[in-house]
Amino acid sequence: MSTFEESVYRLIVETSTNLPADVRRAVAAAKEKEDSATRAGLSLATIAKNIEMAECNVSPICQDTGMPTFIVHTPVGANQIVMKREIREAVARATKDGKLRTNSVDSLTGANTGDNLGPGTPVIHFEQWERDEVEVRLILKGGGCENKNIQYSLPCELEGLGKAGRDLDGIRKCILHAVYQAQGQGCSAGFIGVGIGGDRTTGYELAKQQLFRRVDDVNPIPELAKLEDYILDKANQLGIGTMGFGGAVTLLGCKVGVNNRLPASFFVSVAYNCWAFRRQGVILDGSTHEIKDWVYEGGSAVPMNNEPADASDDAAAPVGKRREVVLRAPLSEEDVRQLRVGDVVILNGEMHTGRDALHKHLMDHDSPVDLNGGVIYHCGPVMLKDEAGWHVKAAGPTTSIREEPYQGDIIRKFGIRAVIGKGGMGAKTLAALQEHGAVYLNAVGGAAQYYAECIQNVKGVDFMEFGIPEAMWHLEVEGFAAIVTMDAHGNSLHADVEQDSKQKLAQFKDPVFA
Ligand SMILES: O=C(O)C[C@H](O)C(=O)O
Ligand code: SF4
Repeated sequence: MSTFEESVYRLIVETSTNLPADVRRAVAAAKEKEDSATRAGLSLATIAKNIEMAECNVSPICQDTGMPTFIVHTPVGANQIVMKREIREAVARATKDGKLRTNSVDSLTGANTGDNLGPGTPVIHFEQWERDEVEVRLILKGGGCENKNIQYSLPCELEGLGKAGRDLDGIRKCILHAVYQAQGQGCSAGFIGVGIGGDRTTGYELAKQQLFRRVDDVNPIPELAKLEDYILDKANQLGIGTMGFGGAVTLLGCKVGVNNRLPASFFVSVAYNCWAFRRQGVILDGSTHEIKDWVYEGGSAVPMNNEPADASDDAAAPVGKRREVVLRAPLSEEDVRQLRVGDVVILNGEMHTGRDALHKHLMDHDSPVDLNGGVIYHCGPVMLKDEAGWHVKAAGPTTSIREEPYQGDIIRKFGIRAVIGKGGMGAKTLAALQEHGAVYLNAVGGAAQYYAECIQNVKGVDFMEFGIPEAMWHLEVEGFAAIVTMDAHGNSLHADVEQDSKQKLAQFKDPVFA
């Protein structure tokens, strides 16, 4: 293997497993701001613990290792064809080693290529510069937060905020709205990159470029520096909080860039990144391609100040504030009817993973295993196989709302009693929970190492033809903690937080940057 490929491989491993110092500081500061007894505080403690576990295990911080996107700067004359080939080889190797999830799926057939290589994946951009070194930057942005990106075309009318015109104040409204519409589904607290101007394509590119800025830098354009500070302050007054659980911290960073536009177009493009903000870069010697330096300060020197993140620990769960219920699957109707929004459930026993492909399949097929009283976990894990069998390398929840068209019917058809995921579900599922007697449990998004450790045994797998993330894994868990956010009595924390944050958003209707 060439030195270039080895250096890129090291970059991928570092990016996937060790959050850089600026991101860690932002998460640690958020944790300081939240009362550790609240749902948000508990989740931030879990996130902090997960960050340290990922570093220690040299395993993915989040199971969704995203769309690997490389930005490469080369001296004039460097052979970009060879570099591209070697980047692809490094990606395939990191996938084989369980540092990246198999994330490249044929859009028409659903087939997973198994090595993260395929048309359009990974994304590699080259740029020449008049320096001797090579710089390779990488961002691993997951699908859940990518789904919460949003592009506005000004002028427009925004829910809660009214008319947004073609000026700085209209831009201000779009950005606040972007944070509001993401709720907790992009694993808040998040970071946003904003692109003002350009066309539909370059607007998003500009937004993503902003994500490469350091969390603590200051925008060189004074109006934009003011806008960034304003957004950071006001977005944190929306009350969405970590994972959409409500709370004081919703946004950890806001970076805004501007490009020219066509007279007829005025786009504001927002790239939403989850707290698992994985980006790093290396500066390579121009001739040997050895790593000379890292672009972002490494995370290892920034401890995450962990107190116990275990929800079953009494110190983290003051008596009278939160009820904790230990349950063993399969669950009875009585088990789940006693649960209320806000309860912490510590689950033991068997659960089955299922996401998009499985839900679609189960609508008109039987299940290969008995799901009566069962627990479905919206999760696409990172798995590795050796002589002893399959091992879970990372296994946090995925965004549940994608299963909204199916979930209610599947609950009734198979007698499911608990659905675990993140970000919450809608009215159809809520009605099925009430009618059938089932609950929705919100796990902490991105906490892939934390949950992987709860998995004692991989009992089996079905539908491997769907690919590793979409297969139905049968897992034996012990001490799997999640919060009831939708109960069998018609209550939904997600609906409440959304309603409350919509009212708060309306406070920012009046012009600020007139
Ligand atoms: O694909 C996943 O595992 C998670 C995804 O990034 C999500 O946030 O829903
Ligand atoms: S699960 Fe959450 S933390 Fe992981 S990539 Fe998706 S949005 Fe990010």
